[in-house]
Amino acid sequence: MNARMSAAPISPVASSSPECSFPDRVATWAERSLMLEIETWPKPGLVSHVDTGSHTDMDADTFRRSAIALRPYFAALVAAGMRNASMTVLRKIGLRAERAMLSATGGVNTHRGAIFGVGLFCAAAGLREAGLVDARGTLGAVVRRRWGREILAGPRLPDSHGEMAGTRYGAGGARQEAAQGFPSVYAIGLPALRDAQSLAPGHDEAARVQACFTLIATVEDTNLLHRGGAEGLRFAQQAAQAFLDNGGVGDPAWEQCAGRIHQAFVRRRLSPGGSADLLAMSVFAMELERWPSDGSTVEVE
Ligand SMILES: CC(C)(COP(=O)(O)OP(=O)(O)OC[C@H]1O[C@@H](n2cnc3c(N)ncnc32)[C@H](O)[C@@H]1O)[C@@H](O)C(=O)NCCC(=O)NCCS
Ligand SMILES: Nc1ncnc2c1ncn2[C@@H]1O[C@H](COP(=O)(O)OP(=O)(O)OP(=O)(O)O)[C@@H](O)[C@H]1O
Repeated sequence: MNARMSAAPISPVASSSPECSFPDRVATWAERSLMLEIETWPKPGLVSHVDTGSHTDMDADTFRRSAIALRPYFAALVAAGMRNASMTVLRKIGLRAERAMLSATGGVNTHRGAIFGVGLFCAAAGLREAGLVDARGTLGAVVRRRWGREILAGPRLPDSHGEMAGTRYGAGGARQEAAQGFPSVYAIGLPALRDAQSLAPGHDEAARVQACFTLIATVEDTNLLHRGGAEGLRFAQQAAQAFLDNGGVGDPAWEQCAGRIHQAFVRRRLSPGGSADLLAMSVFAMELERWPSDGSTVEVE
């Protein structure tokens, strides 16, 4: 099936409507970033508008329902950021968002990692907009400076997949990524999205595929460790790197090549959910970093 033909329409961004509040505008973009992640194929082992990858309990519609249900919680996180809320407050909103996700999907975990990452970006956008504290720099830098310590010190879920991967393989997972200011977004995802404009001009879905493979090649994804162990992580990183070494989406046969790697992940039941979340966050940041409150240029570290 042709990936572009089957893509569902995405609601227009509200950023152009002046009557829309700042939290609503940011939350609209957060929802759209999650939609754009789903409307990206081929992503190795992951759910998209074309197929369900290595998953049997969810499809693109499950993700779309989840993204729609999350929008009010993203707006609440922006508003909390505008009040300079503590991590304890953000966490409560995040946990309510997780419950809304489970109710929208019939109990399936579609966006747990994305609620955490995109949610923290929403709070950072609010803090930066309000200008209450030192909120210069990228959204990632704002997260690191304002909430980094609280994220690392916060309560843990002893039986979560991430915690088990941490104990067994020493992986830092989503929490460490956040506490460091999301280096995978700023050093990997965003540059890949930008560089792909010259590899496949005007083809936004191809740019997201390129960013997805670039993230998989580098990120220590606890979802891959959980399902495939160290061997699964190594296989995924090497396969993604081989795609990039072959020219990535600049190669004329890139769709077939990416499709073959996708099938190889499915045969091994591998699913790089952390990279999918970081792709959605990179799409979100690419837009939001153009919205500095004082009209100045934001330095991307
Ligand atoms: C911190 C969370 C993500 C802990 O989850 P867990 O212990 O399972 O950690 P883990 O590292 O596996 O992350 C969970 C998800 O993050 C994604 N992920 C995996 N690896 C990575 C990585 N290297 N980098 C970023 N994201 C990753 C995956 O989608 C994964 O399913 C979280 O579920 C939690 O504590 N939620 C409470 C709500 C909250 O604090 N919200 C903050 C405000 S929004
Ligand atoms: N397009 C996507 N396809 C699959 N997973 C995704 C996608 N986008 C994000 N993810 C992330 O992957 C995670 C879901 O993966 P997975 O189903 O492996 O987790 P799990 O339910 O914790 O584990 P398992 O299914 O192995 O028991 C979610 O936290 C979600 O954030």
